[in-house]
Amino acid sequence: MTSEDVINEFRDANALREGHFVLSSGLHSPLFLQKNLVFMNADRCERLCKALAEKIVAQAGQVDVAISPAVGGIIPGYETARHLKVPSMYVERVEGEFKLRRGFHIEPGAKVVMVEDIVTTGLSSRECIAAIQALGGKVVAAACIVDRSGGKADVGVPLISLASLEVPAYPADALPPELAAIPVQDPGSRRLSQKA
Ligand SMILES: O=P(O)(O)OC[C@H]1O[C@H](OP(=O)(O)OP(=O)(O)O)[C@H](O)[C@@H]1O
Ligand SMILES: O=C(O)c1cc(=O)[nH]c(=O)[nH]1
Ligand SMILES: [Mg+2]
Repeated sequence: MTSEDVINEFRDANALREGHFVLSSGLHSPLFLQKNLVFMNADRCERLCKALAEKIVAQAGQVDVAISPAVGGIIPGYETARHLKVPSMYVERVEGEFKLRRGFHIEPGAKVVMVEDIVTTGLSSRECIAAIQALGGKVVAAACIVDRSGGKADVGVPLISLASLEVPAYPADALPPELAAIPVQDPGSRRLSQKA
């Protein structure tokens, strides 16, 4: 599956949103990939995650478990794990920090692939990987459906992306005037407790 095929899945799901968005990292962007509109369709989700699982096996070999950061990573993490034929778990934010809850347990030394939906700066991936490593998991690779950094994000382990593209993103104090003129939306979950 090419990057263009992946972006076409987002386009067909009406998930390529234009406007003014504040991202998880705090950067601002004129484009948001509303991945939930993609993953809500089981056939579309299966096509993408099956292809991602094949890429993971080809580049990182077999793993023991897939672990994702909530919320966005849960569905693609589960579906990718299904094709890898391994269990799927997720970490979730508790007062801002990723924690493994809900009875999930990492076997010491387990080979883990960290599965994200979207990578922009890699911050959430690094936070998720650090949480897994602190619990004794060996993160052999990270994987994502779309890498918006065009390969520039460094998550500290090899990053396997199904699609790579470069999307502009700006610090809050360096917005282009045409972006500053549009009301801002904050669609993610990182700052959720602070949102109305
Ligand atoms: O590479 P980064 O700069 O960290 O950005 C990507 C992250 O942003 C989104 O999560 P978000 O925190 O917005 O919440 P969500 O998972 O609930 O969508 C997305 O799911 C990734 O986890
Ligand atoms: O960086 C993000 O927070 C982000 C970007 C994007 O396009 N989609 C998304 O869900 N999160
Ligand atoms: Mg996320």
